Amino acid sequence: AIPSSATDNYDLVDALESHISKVDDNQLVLYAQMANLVQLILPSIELDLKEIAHTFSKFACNAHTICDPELRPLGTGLFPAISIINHSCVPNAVLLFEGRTAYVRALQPLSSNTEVSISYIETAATTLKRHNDLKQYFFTCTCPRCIKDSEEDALLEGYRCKDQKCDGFLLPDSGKKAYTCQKCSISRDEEEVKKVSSEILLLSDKASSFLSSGNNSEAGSVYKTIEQLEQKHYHSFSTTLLH
Ligand SMILES: C[S@@+](CC[C@H](N)C(=O)[O-])C[C@H]1O[C@@H](n2cnc3c(N)ncnc32)[C@H](O)[C@@H]1O
Repeated sequence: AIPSSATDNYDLVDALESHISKVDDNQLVLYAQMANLVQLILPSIELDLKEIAHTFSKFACNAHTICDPELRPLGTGLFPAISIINHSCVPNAVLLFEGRTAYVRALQPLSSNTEVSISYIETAATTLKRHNDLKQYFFTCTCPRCIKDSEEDALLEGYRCKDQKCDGFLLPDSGKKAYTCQKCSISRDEEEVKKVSSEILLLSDKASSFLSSGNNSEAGSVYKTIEQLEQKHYHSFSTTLLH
């Protein structure tokens, strides 16, 4: 049912998943500090700090980014009735905003027994990147796009040929668990390609956290390492698009 009172909203938020047992220690410390801040702002009310920390954890996996009509982010909002909607990388609905009001709009005709899904993340990304972006929600997506073979990923990634002099790009060869150059037929092992991609993602996370904590020189040196890896790993067309 659509909530119509503050108590309805409270009950819905109370029932939301917090994933608190899976939250790492650094994040728990942050939630505890934020809960203390709430107590400092509201000294006259005796608050349950543990409950507030749980609420912040609920916020992380249930809130949505509020966007303007051009999809520029304006802020974050918790819409408990919308938080019941699960994610898919091939969603059948989208979340839209008009001012402070959120709308779920179907992308195709939906029958009454079809589960409504939206995407929590940017969908125009490879499976690896999408799974990395979904980490804060503590589940592994098994939507049709995530379980099918990686031809789309190869096109989105644009891996380069192992031979640095060849300007071919790689296509997945699922039979051989490899990627093969469409120009010279040299193959790269699938595992090795995925390992380098994961390493680049990890380094990108590291560089962003250096940047957000003001460590610009450390961030700069990590970005240099990323650039070198990307030049070896991706086709020049893709690296031009990445920067
Ligand atoms: C915004 S809530 C969605 C509603 C949630 N399923 C519930 O019952 O409260 C987000 C959480 O739902 C779960 N979830 C969302 N989409 C999922 C999916 N495609 N597969 C598995 N779990 C999913 C994850 O636990 C995620 O942290």
